Amino acid sequence: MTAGPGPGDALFDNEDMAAPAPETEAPSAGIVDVAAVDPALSDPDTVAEVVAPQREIATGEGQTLLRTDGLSVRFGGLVALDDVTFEIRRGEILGLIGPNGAGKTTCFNAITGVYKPSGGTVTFDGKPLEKTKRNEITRLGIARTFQNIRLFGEMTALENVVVGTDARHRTSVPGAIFRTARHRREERDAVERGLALLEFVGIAPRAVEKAKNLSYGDQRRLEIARALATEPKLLCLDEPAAGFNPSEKSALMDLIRKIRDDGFTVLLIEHDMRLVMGVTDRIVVLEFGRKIADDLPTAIRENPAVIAAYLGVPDDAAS
Ligand SMILES: Nc1ncnc2c1ncn2[C@@H]1O[C@H](COP(=O)(O)OP(=O)(O)OP(=O)(O)O)[C@@H](O)[C@H]1O
Repeated sequence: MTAGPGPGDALFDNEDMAAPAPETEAPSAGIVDVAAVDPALSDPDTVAEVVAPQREIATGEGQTLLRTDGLSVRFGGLVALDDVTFEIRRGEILGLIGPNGAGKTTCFNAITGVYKPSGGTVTFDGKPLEKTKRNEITRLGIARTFQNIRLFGEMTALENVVVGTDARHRTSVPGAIFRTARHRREERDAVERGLALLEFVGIAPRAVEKAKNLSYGDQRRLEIARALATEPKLLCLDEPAAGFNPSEKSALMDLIRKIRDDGFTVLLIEHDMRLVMGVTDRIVVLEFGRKIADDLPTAIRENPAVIAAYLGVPDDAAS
């Protein structure tokens, strides 16, 4: 969706200012012909099914998936998140925006168990998350990517994704040591699913390349594939387009829509307003840790409080 012109357009027209990471030249490990490895993966519907076996969107689209109630996070005397209440509905792409330092990443971190809230609650899929550990939150169905790419550089793209599928494995430690039939089956399934995930995000031909040798854009896609490997109900993307050029951003928007259409719910932090306006169903705006707006993209771009929040910071920070 491309929203028409309106008040505040100039604010939302800037391209992301982050500089692209330098691409390293390294000898290629070779191109993988995915259709030859697994002919089923040449069919996009099969790929989509393998990637999202649970198809959440078909069951309960529009119902509340996650809700924060009065969520607050303090760092010493600084209130980074102040009494923030919002919900994420099944099957939507929710944008979380705000000027630098507004509390977006802190909100992500409080939801995903990295920070312990100093007040308020987070309820996910009907369960309170306050006492839930980070790995358990992943198992419950929340996955995320980070502002700074965090991949295992010496491992191949496929291995990075297969590691992500481990969150779902049921084999016991003795089972893994003695390589029981169940463990071998899980390994085979994980490799098949890993390849499907790489195909889904568009980098399957690079499956055997070390992550560190992938282009910056492919590394970002690999991060998304790895997050999807945990079979999340909610995928949280923290500035996935940072450093992208306009055509890469447009391709990323297509991928985010494809992820949602495949049954995942998406929470997106992004500075690039054209991307946010073009891909989200609803937007929550933070300023100085407080929620100042929660509305449809068309209403957000005309919201005086939002426009003022962005005018209150230098232009290059309000990209
Ligand atoms: N671990 C921390 N310790 C102390 N202060 C922190 C910590 N993390 C964040 N802050 C502070 O909390 C506030 C909110 O930061 P946060 O990173 O959540 O903002 P943001 O909206 O994600 O910003 P940006 O768009 O620049 O990434 C800022 O004032 C920041 O300096």
